[in-house]
Amino acid sequence: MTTLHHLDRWRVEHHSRVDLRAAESAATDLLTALGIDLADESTAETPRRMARALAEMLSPTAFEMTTFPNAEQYDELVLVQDIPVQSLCEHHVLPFVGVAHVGYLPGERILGLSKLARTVEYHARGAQTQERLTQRIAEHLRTALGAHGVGVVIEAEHTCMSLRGARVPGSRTVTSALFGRLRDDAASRAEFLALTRSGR
Ligand SMILES: Nc1nc2c(ncn2[C@@H]2O[C@H](COP(=O)(O)OP(=O)(O)OP(=O)(O)O)[C@@H](O)[C@H]2O)c(=O)[nH]1
Ligand SMILES: [Zn+2]
Repeated sequence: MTTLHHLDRWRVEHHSRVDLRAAESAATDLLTALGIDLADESTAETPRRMARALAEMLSPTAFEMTTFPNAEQYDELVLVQDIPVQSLCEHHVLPFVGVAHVGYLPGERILGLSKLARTVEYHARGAQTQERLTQRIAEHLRTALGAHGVGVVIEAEHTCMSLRGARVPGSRTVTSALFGRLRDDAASRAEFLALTRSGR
């Protein structure tokens, strides 16, 4: 649980660093410097909206990691596919958007299914690399669950790469983080990765 608390503290500290007033003032400067006219009724409030919209995308929502006893000793893979992911890349602060496939091999306890999606959403709120996001989700589940294995695959399109720069719309970046038997046992690993292959 130490690591989980560490992650939660990191998020709380990060959130408390959001200064909306300073962000709005900086947004005014940035938009003006970029030549966007803030004088008319339609754009007068844009710096405030921009600051709040970005703050919203950087602010995670806390939740309970509800678990239940694994009474039937279910020992096969539990996997939720195609969980939507929306985050911001830390290099350009532009969105990357895609899906996560998150699974685990239960030990003593099973997790409320929605909590896999909530864990993804919780960590996606922030500016980061896709690699780190993938590892954070897996590490959070590993420490919270005591599972025999945890696996996370994320497939996402980075708008910094598709809408500008290299301009490669449709390209998908795939990252994975595996722990325990899903990493070390060849058959479990192969089953997990086969079930996370989107086929697109
Ligand atoms: N590894 C990794 N790189 C990322 C991620 N998101 C964005 N990047 C990359 O961060 C790099 C930043 O490179 P720079 O050369 O400093 O920035 P740039 O001049 O805007 O680069 P271009 O995007 O190639 O135009 C780019 O190659 C991005 O594609 C991510 O989640 N993981
Ligand atoms: Zn980027």
